[in-house]
Amino acid sequence: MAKLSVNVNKIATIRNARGGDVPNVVQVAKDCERFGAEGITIHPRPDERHITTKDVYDLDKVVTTEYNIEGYPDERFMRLVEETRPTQATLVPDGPDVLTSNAGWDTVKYKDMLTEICSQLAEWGVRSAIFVDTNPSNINGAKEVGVDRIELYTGPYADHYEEDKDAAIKDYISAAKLAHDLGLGINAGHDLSLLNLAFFKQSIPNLAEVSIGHALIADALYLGLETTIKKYLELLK
Ligand SMILES: CC(=O)[C@@H](O)[C@H](O)COP(=O)(O)O
Ligand SMILES: NCC(=O)COP(=O)(O)O
Repeated sequence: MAKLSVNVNKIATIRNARGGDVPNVVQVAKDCERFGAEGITIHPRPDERHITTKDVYDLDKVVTTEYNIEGYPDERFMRLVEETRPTQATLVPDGPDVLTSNAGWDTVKYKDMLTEICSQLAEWGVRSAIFVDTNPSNINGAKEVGVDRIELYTGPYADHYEEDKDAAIKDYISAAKLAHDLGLGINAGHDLSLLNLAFFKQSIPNLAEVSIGHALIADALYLGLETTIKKYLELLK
């Protein structure tokens, strides 16, 4: 069964709109776990537009499942990881100005940098993951840098799911097979939803974890957080 890690960025987005502490990100993360989430994901961006540095440390004190910190591995990010030692650090190639993550790493071009970062993470006892598209050269490159897992960038899958789900999943099936054959663990995320998750899960047999935020928090507005999490968990069985 693939684990569900709930990304709580959007909870912080709502909180920051008023500058106070409503909704409380720590409480929501604890409730996500109480409702069955098997991990909490955050992406502390440099501009702190949602998750702040303080949130990273506050969540570290309470998360009892898997704590996954995503981000571009600059000095700030690496300090956060060193000081909190999460279960997993997911390296994302986002520049500081992107609206949201919109591409995976070129693991060939950034081989030296990624190798150094992954070896540092291993030294700290933090599982490493890198965000990649389905291009086989990036999957092979991921193996070369010594990372533990890939996180498949599922934005393109989600974008094309409704028009032709078999075409949308095709490259993910081959990328996941290649990654599995290379001994890499397989995570996935970005724009996964109640609509497209079941087919993704059924098509990718070795899926270890999905991290889901945007759609899940939007669904919770209508269904409530507990019912929403249970629905996502059901699709991952
Ligand atoms: C790495 C990734 O896939 C992202 O989905 C990310 O964590 C979302 O970031 P935002 O919440 O800032 O859009
Ligand atoms: N790694 C993907 C993630 O954490 C959540 O992405 P999204 O569901 O907010 O698109």
